[in-house]
Amino acid sequence: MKRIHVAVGVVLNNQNQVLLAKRPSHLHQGGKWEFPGGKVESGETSSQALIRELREEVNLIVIATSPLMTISHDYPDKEVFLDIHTVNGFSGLAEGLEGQQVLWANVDKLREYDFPEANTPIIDKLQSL
Ligand SMILES: Nc1nc2c([nH]c(=O)n2[C@H]2C[C@H](O)[C@@H](COP(=O)(O)OP(=O)(O)OP(=O)(O)O)O2)c(=O)[nH]1
Ligand SMILES: [Mg+2]
Repeated sequence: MKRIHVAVGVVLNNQNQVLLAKRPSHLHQGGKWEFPGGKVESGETSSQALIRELREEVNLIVIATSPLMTISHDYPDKEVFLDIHTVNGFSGLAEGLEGQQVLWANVDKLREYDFPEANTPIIDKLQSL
């Protein structure tokens, strides 16, 4: 199986909240909460992909990022490589431009949301910071 390279943004605001978006139910891992992001296209760096995806999906202009972690995860039907960056500078008001629900979740309440299995180490890390 070909591993899919995904740029993922952990967008943090100044109230220690992180931006979540609901994956449309028809997609892979649909109905779960995700950190916004998407596939890195050919000819694109992961940071270019992150900037593009956050603009397209949640209407945010990314200003400052720092690498958080990478995760390789094998779902039964898909293999992903998540390249995760913290976004600590952005402008705009988050909204779901693709009709998806978005919300700001308190970092210490993240266990209350249903995430794709690959995301568990991200939640662990955010709660240990
Ligand atoms: N964006 C995002 N994707 C995640 C997370 N966790 C996780 O396992 N994934 C997986 C689910 C998908 O298999 C893959 C993302 O691919 P995608 O199909 O949403 O990519 P995309 O936004 O470019 O969508 P598309 O228009 O190309 O279909 O990564 C996460 O927190 N955020
Ligand atoms: Mg996406």
